[in-house]
Formats: sequence, C-alpha cells, structure tokens
Amino acid sequence: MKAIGPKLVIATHNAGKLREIQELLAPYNIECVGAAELGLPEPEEIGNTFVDNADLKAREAADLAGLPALADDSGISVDALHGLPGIFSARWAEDDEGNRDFGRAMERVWREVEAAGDEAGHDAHFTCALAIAWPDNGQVESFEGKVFGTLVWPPRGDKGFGYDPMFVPAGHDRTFGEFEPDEKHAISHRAEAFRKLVAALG
Ligand SMILES: O=P(O)(O)OP(=O)(O)OP(=O)(O)OC[C@H]1O[C@@H](n2cnc3c(O)ncnc32)[C@H](O)[C@@H]1O
Ligand SMILES: [Mg+2]
Repeated sequence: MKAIGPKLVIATHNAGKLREIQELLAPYNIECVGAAELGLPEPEEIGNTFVDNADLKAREAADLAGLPALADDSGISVDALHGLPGIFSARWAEDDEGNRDFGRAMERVWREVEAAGDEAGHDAHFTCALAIAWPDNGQVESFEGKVFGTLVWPPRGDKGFGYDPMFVPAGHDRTFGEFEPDEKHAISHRAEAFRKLVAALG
C-alpha cells in the first residue's frame, strides 16, 4: 500500500478500533499514529450514513495533521429496531455528560428488542465504513464491510469492545466478545472493509 505510506493517521478515539486497525495493518509496514496521540479533536458526526461519517472524520484528520488519514465509522444495526442504533451506536452508550457505558447500551438494545416481540427476531449486523483521505488534493476513498448474526442475552466475553459481547456471528455459537482477535479478523465487518481497501490501493 505505497499510496498511503510511510506515515498514516488512524483517525479514531476508540481504543478497541485502534487496536483492531493496527492488527489489520500489521503486515503492511506502515507507521501509524493515533488521533488522540496527535491531540486531534473528535469531529461532530453529522453525516446520515456510515460512509459520510467515515469520510468526514478522515478528511478532518488529514487536513489538521497534513498526513494521509484512515477513519472508521461503524455500528450495530438491529432488524427488530428497524436498523437502530446503527450510526447512533456510540451515542446510545452516552450519558448526559458524554461518558460511555456499553453495558447500559447493550441493556437498552436488549430491552427494546424484547419490547418488539418474538416475531421481530434477534437478527442484527455490524457495518464498518473505512475512509482514507489525503491531505493535499481533497481525495477521499471509502469502503464498507458487514457481518450478519444474532443478538444474545446476557452478554458474554471480554475480548472485544462495544457491542461484541451480545453479538453471535452467523454460523458460530460464541459471541465476538469470546473470539480471539484473529478469529474476529477472519469474518468481521472491519476486516471486510479493510480487504476492499487493500484491493483498491494495494
Ligand atoms: O468515532 P471514533 O473516534 O472512531 O470512535 P467511536 O467509538 O465514536 O466510533 P463510532 O462513532 O464509529 O461509533 C461506533 C460504535 O459502534 C460500536 N462498534 C463498532 N465496531 C464494533 C465492533 O467491531 N465490535 C463492537 N462494537 C463495535 C462501538 O461501540 C463504537 O463506539
Ligand atoms: Mg464516533
């Protein structure tokens, strides 16, 4: 991926995502620096789609840092909730002061799924949009990946982050919270978006 080396800003303030993106980038010998490490602000996510939000996060980081920047916008969409929380996945975890608690967010999702009734089912999927922006010419490219599965209660496992402990990918019986990193990267929404990015820029 010569096009994005030698130094790339990982434009996320989420430690779980940063770790996964660094694992996915590991084979490519690219020096990465996190947005928090550079003191970059967290932009307001005013887009209506995962791609719009990934684009705006990458664009802002590339402009401020003067380096290529990779951003991720992602979330969980629940069929029984007509796709919510979707792009609001992080916001469902926030209290009035903006502090996040994913235990509470998962409880809210499960409560609303139960309220929707048995016929609505437990199907859900994660989506990940990755965007790369370059500093000089305004170019941005984005790629999307998804993984489908079902929600379970109570949450299980502490290996992932966010909503991982309540999501069982199709064809498996453990939650993403119980997956090893490499197992998650074999099938995850983020890994699929990343494979598309590598294919396009590689
Ligand atoms: O915007 P940045 O700074 O990247 O970090 P964020 O945590 O705010 O990220 P998003 O705005 O994209 O919100 C997506 C939320 O969806 C959840 N999420 C995304 N990918 C996930 C994954 O692989 N496993 C579990 N939860 C995930 C996670 O809790 C995120 O906080
Ligand atoms: Mg965010």
